[in-house]
Amino acid sequence: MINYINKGKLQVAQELYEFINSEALPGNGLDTEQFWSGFEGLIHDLTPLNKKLLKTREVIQSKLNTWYRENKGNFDLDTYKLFLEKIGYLELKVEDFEIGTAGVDDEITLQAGPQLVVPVNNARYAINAANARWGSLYDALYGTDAISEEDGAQRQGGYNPVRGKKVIEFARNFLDQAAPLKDFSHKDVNSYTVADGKLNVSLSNGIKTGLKNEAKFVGYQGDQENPSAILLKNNGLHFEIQVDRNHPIGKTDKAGVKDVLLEAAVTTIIDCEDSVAAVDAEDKVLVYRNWLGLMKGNISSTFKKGDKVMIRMLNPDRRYVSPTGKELSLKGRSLLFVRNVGHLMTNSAILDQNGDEIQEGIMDAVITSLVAKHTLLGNGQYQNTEKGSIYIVKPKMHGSEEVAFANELFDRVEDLLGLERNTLKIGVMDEERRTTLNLKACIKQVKDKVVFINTGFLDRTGDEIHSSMEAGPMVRKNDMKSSKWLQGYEQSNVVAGLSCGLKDRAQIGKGMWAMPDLMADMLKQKIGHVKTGANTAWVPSPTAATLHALHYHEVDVKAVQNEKLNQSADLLEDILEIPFVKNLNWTAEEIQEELDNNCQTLLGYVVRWVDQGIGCSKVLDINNIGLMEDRATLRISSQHLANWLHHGICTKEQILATLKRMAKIVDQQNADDKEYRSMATNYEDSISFQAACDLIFEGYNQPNGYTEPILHRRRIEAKTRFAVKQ
Ligand SMILES: CC(=O)SCCNC(=O)CCNC(=O)[C@H](O)C(C)(C)COP(=O)(O)OP(=O)(O)OC[C@H]1O[C@@H](n2cnc3c(N)ncnc32)[C@H](O)[C@@H]1OP(=O)(O)O
Ligand SMILES: O=CC(=O)O
Ligand SMILES: [Mg+2]
Repeated sequence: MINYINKGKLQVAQELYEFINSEALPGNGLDTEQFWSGFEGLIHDLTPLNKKLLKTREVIQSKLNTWYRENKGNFDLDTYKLFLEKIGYLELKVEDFEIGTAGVDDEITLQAGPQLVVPVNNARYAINAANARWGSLYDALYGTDAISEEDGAQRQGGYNPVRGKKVIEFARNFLDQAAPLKDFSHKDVNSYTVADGKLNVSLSNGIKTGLKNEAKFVGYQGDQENPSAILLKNNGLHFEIQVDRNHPIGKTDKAGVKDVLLEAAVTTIIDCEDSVAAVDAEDKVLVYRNWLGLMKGNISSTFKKGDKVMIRMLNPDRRYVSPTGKELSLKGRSLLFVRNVGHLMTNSAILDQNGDEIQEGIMDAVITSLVAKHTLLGNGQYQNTEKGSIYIVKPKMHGSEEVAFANELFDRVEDLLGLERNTLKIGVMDEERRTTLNLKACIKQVKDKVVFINTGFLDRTGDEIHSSMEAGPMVRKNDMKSSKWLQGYEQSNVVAGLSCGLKDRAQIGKGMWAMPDLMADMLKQKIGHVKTGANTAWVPSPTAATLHALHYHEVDVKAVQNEKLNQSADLLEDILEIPFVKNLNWTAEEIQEELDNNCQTLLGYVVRWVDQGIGCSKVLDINNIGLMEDRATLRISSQHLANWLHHGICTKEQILATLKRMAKIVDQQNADDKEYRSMATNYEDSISFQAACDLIFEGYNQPNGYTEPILHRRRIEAKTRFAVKQ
């Protein structure tokens, strides 16, 4: 039972009401009564339009379904385009324009680097993410498969000097690439010293040298004769050579180098959306409270690691002496964005004048901005922004009308909170087909607020399947990655971004590396993102951020963007190529393998979401590779299964049998988790197992193939049942 407080015509869940009144509002320069009445007005003015936009989604999907059914597998592109134009799916072309966003922090306009994403409701991880602005290269290399275990370089056990040697060699190669010495290698260095504002380097053979480009030396810590850190800068990113001859690693190194510290997660997205399970006021308050702690800088987390109790807090800034002897301070924390939820869901934390649940996207916009206002007022220990902006990522918007709605919502929030126009900045996720196809029109709607566009290819793949559900059976999940539409989508996003003037003003971002344990592969592949002209790309962990930073040292994104500035490309036809299979030739084994894989990852994710409220998990696939699973990857697997079922590639009985078999495997995989509730003991009684069935068997009818409605419903059911049982 939710205890509601009546506030004007609103009913507000007591815990949210108290959080806002006693934690979020004080110090914010707002009058409590005015805030609540303004919030009520905003809700009642904007909810009808929000609902109308959702209705439009339904109408469009239904028109698509009918058209594909009537033209099954057999239509030419021109006819298809005409149809899409007629139903408003393809919007009118917009004239060229440039965005006018102002007051944007350097991390977005000047620096190119990794973007970390983290679930907001996990304080331990969220603080870690904010601190991931700086990461140890030695740790990232030593602790992952980035360095192979061949030739005695195993990771297991205590410190392995063979592995350590490989790490040091890798790091020296990095130094030679990012800050080369005149004629020599960092491998030959005996000591680093500072004199006359320059970095002096003595080599083992007695020769003295310096940096090829002396301007790369930007600061140091410690004595000039015996610096403990040398600060260098390449392609806009900083890194430190850390020297300590008494350190266990430093004393084995002839130059005394103990580590190389990289500026890594330049920006971080604090996620209230797809990596989070937040279904009611209790959950939402945790979300907003952690965001408040990050904005005020006073968040902390106490946890046990092994036998040790650890307290984690936000890191301070890093201080250096510049080459000219002045004090130099660099931010110790990532620039934070907050990802709000999209336009779809409602939440029982607030009921409107009709007794209906509030649109959750409206609630997020108001409360996350209210909270972030503290950083603008300097109310906390640290300030997130030096330019007076609040950065909000808006996901899952379909077409320019929905982006215009977000713009209006943000304007209204600014007015409510007494913020100057365009204080709220928006990151637009390009992750629905209707947004991809009309991206320029979408950007135009937020042209004075936009600070990023990003290819969320996971949601985008889910939408590709759902929007063309009736067109035919989709290619296997792995083959999606090489399909034409996806290549066209990735390319056209960069082209649109550059043509709208995002260079030096906003981020053009690429999607998530969803294999957190495969760092060697990431090092090989993710440089591709940078080479396409993206000035940021998503990573799932601080370690991945540190390693992905290497790519921005290797490739100068600004130069790539300059090269591409005037390139135009008409990729519409590629994007419109639907990835369905006309000539079916899968063997029974291949079909079963696909079902196994999808069912296993789906169950592995859903069981933790529904039973434990964990919104992002590393889940083993059938090849035992740990994959980052969130709601977007769940949208893909559930829609893929629904699509194959719809087209008779498999039967309901076959999927059910597969789910049951996979549930046993997932149960075993979680055997060590004391909180875990088995699915296979009683399939009918397991809310999680039933949620998985719903996601597939009711998948055809889910709005745009989203998983939230079912997950929320089933999680609320589980919370109710387990609260009663405990
Ligand atoms: C399609 C989309 O929308 S993608 C965006 C949504 N996805 C995300 O936000 C991914 C975020 N990543 C995560 O949640 C996690 O990395 C997972 C769930 C994938 C894996 O988590 P785990 O299995 O716990 O990872 P693992 O055991 O390898 O590492 C845990 C350590 O790494 C840290 N860590 C892992 N991921 C993160 C992160 N995103 N931010 C900060 N720290 C992190 C943890 O703090 C922990 O360190 P600690 O013990 O010092 O606190
Ligand atoms: O939000 C990211 C995605 O890939 O979806
Ligand atoms: Mg997404």
